[in-house]
Amino acid sequence: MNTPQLVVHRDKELMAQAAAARLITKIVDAQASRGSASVVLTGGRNGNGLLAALAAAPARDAVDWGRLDLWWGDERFLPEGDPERNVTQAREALLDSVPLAPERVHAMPASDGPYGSDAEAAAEAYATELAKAAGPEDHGSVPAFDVLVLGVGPDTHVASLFPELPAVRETERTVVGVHGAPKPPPTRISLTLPAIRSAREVWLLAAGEDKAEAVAIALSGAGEVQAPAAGAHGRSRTLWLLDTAAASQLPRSLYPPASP
Ligand SMILES: O=C(O)[C@H](O)[C@@H](O)[C@H](O)[C@H](O)COP(=O)(O)O
Repeated sequence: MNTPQLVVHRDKELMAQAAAARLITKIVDAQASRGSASVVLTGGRNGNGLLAALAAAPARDAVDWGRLDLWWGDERFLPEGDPERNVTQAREALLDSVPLAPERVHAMPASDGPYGSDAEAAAEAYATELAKAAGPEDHGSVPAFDVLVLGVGPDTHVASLFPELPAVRETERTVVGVHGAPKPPPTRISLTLPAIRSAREVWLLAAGEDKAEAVAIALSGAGEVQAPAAGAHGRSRTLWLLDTAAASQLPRSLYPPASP
């Protein structure tokens, strides 16, 4: 398991802008070397902040949007078009303003879609879609995501994997239904830790004082069932993108040298 790398930025706006610049470069490099790129998005303020920064980035259209696959790490299990759905917010922040290939935008099913209110069936369908997209060289039954982006909750949850709930304990399936989530809405769909860990790079975004304790817990050796963010590692890189407020409770030994 690779050691998490930390980058701390002055504030959440700069963190989002720097993360957006970093993501553009990552996508451009992947497209230059493999002809396409694959990114997993997340919801929440920091996840959407990154997308908004991407939409406003001067180098935005260095990305060949038609050769980018977008997946989601989790979704609130609500009707299509519900303003609380992560994909709805992603469309508003970025997706509706760039020329993506519609068939390469892999939204998770809505609660009024083909699987109705059955979150487990919807999760299974998404797992099947991931498996179909996986190549022979990929790890298990999900494609080799170039970057999988996660926000971090104040309770250390990532995606919709909440401390001590069944989903964070899943070791076989790649996508599961989540019920009773402490962060509304209660019913969700989420990638599991094994699916998250199949990504080449996992980037965790955390900004604000309210994340400082979660960041310190997750980076100080806590177990992944008690602190799901602690189990979010990429195969070749695990990158924590923080602002100074979210890094404020880190032991100095963990604080990256380049930060103020
Ligand atoms: O559905 C969601 O809400 C997200 O996928 C969730 O995992 C989010 O990323 C974290 O809760 C952090 O959210 P904030 O960035 O808003 O603190």
